[in-house]
Amino acid sequence: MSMPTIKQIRAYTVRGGGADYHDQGEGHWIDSQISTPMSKYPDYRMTRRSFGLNVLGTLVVEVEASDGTVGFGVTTAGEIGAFIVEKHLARFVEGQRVTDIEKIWDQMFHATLFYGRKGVVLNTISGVDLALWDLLGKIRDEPVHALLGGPVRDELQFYATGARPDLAQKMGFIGGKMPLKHGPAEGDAGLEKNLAQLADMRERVGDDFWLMFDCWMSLDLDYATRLAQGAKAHGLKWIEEALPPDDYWGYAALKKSVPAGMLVTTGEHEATRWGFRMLLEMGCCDIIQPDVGWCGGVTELVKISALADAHNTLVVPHGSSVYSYHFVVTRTNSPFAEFLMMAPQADEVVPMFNPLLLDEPVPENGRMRASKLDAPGFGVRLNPDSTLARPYTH
Ligand SMILES: C[C@H](O)[C@H](O)CC(=O)C(=O)O
Ligand SMILES: [Mg+2]
Repeated sequence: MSMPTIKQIRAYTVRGGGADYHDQGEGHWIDSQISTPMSKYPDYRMTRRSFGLNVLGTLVVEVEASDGTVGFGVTTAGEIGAFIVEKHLARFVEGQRVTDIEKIWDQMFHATLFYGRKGVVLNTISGVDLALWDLLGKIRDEPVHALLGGPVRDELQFYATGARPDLAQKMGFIGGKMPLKHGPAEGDAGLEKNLAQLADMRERVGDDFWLMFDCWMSLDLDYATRLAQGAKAHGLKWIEEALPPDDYWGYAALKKSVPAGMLVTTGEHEATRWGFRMLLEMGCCDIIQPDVGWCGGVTELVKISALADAHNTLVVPHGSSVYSYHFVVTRTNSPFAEFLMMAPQADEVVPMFNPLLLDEPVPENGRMRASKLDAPGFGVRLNPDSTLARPYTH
């Protein structure tokens, strides 16, 4: 069989949820007061939209093969990402065979090194990479997990991220991760309030349900250590992204200073095998949390995961819906998955990338059968009701 080639790549933007899950309306829990690196400025403390968390929006990348098959991927990169795809990356994609994923990745990464390496450029490369895997799966009529070696278990288990772990427990999740509300600028009084919130949640869920704090890069080593020590009495399972992503030294110190049994996790804002190598070799954490839409896509996540395996470190990807699930189900060092509660009050399960995708599977009773992921590619479709814009062409 002659392998189809890639005829065209197209980049679109869309607003309101989707891959940019922070791009939500008023009153959503995800835009309530949450401790961030900007919380030291009172003007930017009460919501994350106030400092521009939702400025990027979603990037949708489509790749069309010579036989007419279309694959797509979505990520958080908006119009900047669309520019990079159309004006720069397209040359490495069009005309290549649909199986040339490794070569395309290598060329995209090295051609953007002079302005890339991490951040929005890697989000964009990830979006292209996800579209290529989706295309290859559709052409081979196989799910992406089969292309990655196949499932190592029959079902996925999920913890929930949101404001209401107590409700997540009733919905069957194995744990609940809450956003930390108060940061170091709010002093000891804020620290006490954080611990009181944890104590209250522990009271509601009982002893056996996992509770975690997501600190979203907002603490310093001293505060994170005191938070972890105070949280021990309330059975905190892990402290997530306590420090800014570049503070590898701080993470290494934090991992040594948290109470025995408490895990340190991080990595959702890290990218590539080289970034994760720092976290792993410096002994920064117990679980790495790459986001497959931000770390370099599936092609890079497989390498990051192999590196983590050799360091006896678990890989539990951040968010990213089906793009995570197809990976998690194929890896023994990825024992459970995250589900982000995107209902405004975190009181029901709605698809994570709502309303952008159709056929997006969701956990039922905190679980998902692997067979739910058996459709070709990533098994999802773009919702035709979404208003896509194509700001650039090439
Ligand atoms: C809840 C967190 O602040 C953030 O919005 C999501 C995240 O970091 C996570 O799911 O992990
Ligand atoms: Mg997080």
